[in-house]
Amino acid sequence: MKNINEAVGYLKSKLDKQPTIGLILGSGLGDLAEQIENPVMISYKDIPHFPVSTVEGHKGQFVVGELGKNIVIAMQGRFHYYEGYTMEEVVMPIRVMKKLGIKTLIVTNAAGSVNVDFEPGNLMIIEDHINFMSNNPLIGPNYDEFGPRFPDMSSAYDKGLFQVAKECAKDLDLDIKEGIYCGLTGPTYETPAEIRMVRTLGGDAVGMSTVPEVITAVHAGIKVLGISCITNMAAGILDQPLNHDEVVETSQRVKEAFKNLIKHIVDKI
Ligand SMILES: O=P(O)(O)O[C@@H]1C[C@H](O)[C@@H](CO)O1
Ligand SMILES: Nc1nc2[nH]cnc2c(=O)[nH]1
Repeated sequence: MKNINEAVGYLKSKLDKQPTIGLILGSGLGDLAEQIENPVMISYKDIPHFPVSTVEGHKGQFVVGELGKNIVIAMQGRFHYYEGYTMEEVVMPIRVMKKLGIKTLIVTNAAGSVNVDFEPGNLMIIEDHINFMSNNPLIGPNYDEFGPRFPDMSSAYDKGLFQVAKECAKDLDLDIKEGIYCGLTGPTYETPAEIRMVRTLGGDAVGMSTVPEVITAVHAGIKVLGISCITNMAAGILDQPLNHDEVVETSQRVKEAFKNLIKHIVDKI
């Protein structure tokens, strides 16, 4: 907790406004922060005890400012378990943002589609997730100040926010999808056999993030909305290899629509 408090103290010394909404921007989605007005940028490397982003498509800074009538704190770059960080390090930003005052967290990510009715460029509102990471950020001593030892996860993705996202997508004439996000550790993309397994388990999309952050946010009583950018068909669906360049390129292609959707959603929160 000492590290979290020192990081929070540093950030509070740099901020003159309290954010109420957190925004995690996934691979290639960092530009969604461009629409934040009067932004204050704080590089992760300047924050005591904070990890740094090491993945292409992840800038590595907080952007704090106005988005409509709300003060938001956006993560331009997140941390992934596959980078070699512990689960506690991966989710440190959630606990820091909680102590800065956020009540709502919008988590975005780039994901591969397991559902053959989806296609690259689709946005998917996350109904629920499957934690297939064989780990959990809450393992170890419980942080009682954040939440209970055994948190309820029966509505991890807030139903009200889910509806707001659906309505905003409709208003924007966006063909948005809904589905189950299955989080795996990565950094490998899946084998075709693993994708058939995920489909059998009921997953619609696969990713390498989001699950640890959402578990930690739910534990801390933060309302969560998750939106995936479907950047590719998962392994074995198309007869072609997968690569990160395609992921970032697809995210970039849909960023304007995604930015517009996020702005509309934030205006309604
Ligand atoms: O940070 P996200 O989950 O958006 O990024 C996904 C998962 C991997 O980091 C990367 C693989 O291309 O995209
Ligand atoms: N695990 C996983 N994460 C992704 N992120 C973007 N595409 C993919 C994918 O196909 N699999």
